[in-house]
Amino acid sequence: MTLLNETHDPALRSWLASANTAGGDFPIQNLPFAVFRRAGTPEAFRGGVAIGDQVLDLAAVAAAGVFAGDAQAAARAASEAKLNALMALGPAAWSALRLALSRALREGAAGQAALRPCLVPQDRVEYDVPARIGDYTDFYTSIHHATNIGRLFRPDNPLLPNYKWVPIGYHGRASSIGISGQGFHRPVGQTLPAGAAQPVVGPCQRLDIELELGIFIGQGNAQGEAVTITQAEAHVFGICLLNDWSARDVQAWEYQPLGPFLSKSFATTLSPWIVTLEALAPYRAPLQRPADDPQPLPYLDSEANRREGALDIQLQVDLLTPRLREAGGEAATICRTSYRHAYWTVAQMVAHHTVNGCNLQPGDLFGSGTLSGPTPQEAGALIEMTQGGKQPLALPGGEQRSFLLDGDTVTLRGWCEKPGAARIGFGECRGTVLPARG
Ligand SMILES: O=C(O)/C=C/C(=O)CC(=O)CC(=O)O
Ligand SMILES: [Ca+2]
Ligand SMILES: [Mg+2]
Repeated sequence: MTLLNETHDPALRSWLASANTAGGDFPIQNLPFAVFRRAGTPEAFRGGVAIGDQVLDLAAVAAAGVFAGDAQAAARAASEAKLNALMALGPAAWSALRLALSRALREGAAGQAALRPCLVPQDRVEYDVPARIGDYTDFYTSIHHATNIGRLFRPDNPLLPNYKWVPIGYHGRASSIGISGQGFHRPVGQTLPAGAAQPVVGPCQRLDIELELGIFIGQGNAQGEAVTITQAEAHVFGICLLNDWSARDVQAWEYQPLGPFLSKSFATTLSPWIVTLEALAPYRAPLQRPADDPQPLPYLDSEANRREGALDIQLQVDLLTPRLREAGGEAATICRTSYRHAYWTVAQMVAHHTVNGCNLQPGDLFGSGTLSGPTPQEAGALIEMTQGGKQPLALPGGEQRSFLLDGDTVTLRGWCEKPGAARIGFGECRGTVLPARG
């Protein structure tokens, strides 16, 4: 687990004024990574770090030779169009780069003259998926989501007996992962309409969101060698927001016995910024496992994981319908929750994924699973918020929604905030539903 160090000091301020704005996502204590280029240009994508309203171009920083040693090696690795090489370097190199950036961006730092020309305004850039994602695994770590959705799909047997023993997951689809701002076509699929004797094929009628976090793997492990829970977090590069768009009518028909297949493989949207575990260190929280639940098996248990394996990342989902957009653009907030309610932690996901000797690789992605919290206002999917579509959401202006309609835009947001620590923001993860292809 990461100890607090000088980079977390809430009193630190940057010479870049926009980084010191109260309530901003990207103060000097955050320093998340993305790949970017100036929008509308043929420039190569390269790694950058968010600071205030700017992106610090790491390829330019590396070329300028501002840093030395591990920090310079990390900046050079981050100059590529994907961050896999940086991810593969491991925590000592990530940490060296973070410390060098923190020192060079501070008020009064000598590095100011060299770094200023490496800044690009965020409102003039476009982002790409930050890694070559070899494999994407979607977990199911919210017991509240598992219980709520289980009740809808399996009324007699909502929470299956393995849930409290196994961090359940399935292998997702990497090729259709896109970056915030994307539009995607409503999927077509096979469904069994209520009361029908035979399935039909057509546009999905129950298109949903899933509020998730994306966890990027840094250093991999050799095939055959399990990662212990104690080592697990050294293999994690950082965390972003993830929307696992889901076709519920397709899912209900196809998912037994092998799990979701085409109902979730058509599009998955990520936020561009990856917040490092080191930046999140002030927001660790105790794992909340009810005292009468079974204790995890030893490979999924450690004292540190129980004490501070959870993360208090606050999450929000906003829905902008075409009608709200026309009326002036104010989106409706349809969910507020926190990642701290998850039943299984990041470390447990890594330990479980590798216990059989499965090798993780730099740039692999985990989805946390839908992060519903304990109350109805904390549900992370429309199917839960609307009781399977039976109780539509009432939106401003008298509009209603059970599932997504064409033209709807969904934005996920995440941030950490508390007295005595700097705010750490995740930016946003936005996607828009386009009509099914005719
Ligand atoms: O309980 C089920 O049968 C289905 C669950 C999901 O759709 C959730 C899934 O993709 C994993 C998650 O996001 O928690
Ligand atoms: Ca999911
Ligand atoms: Mg998906």
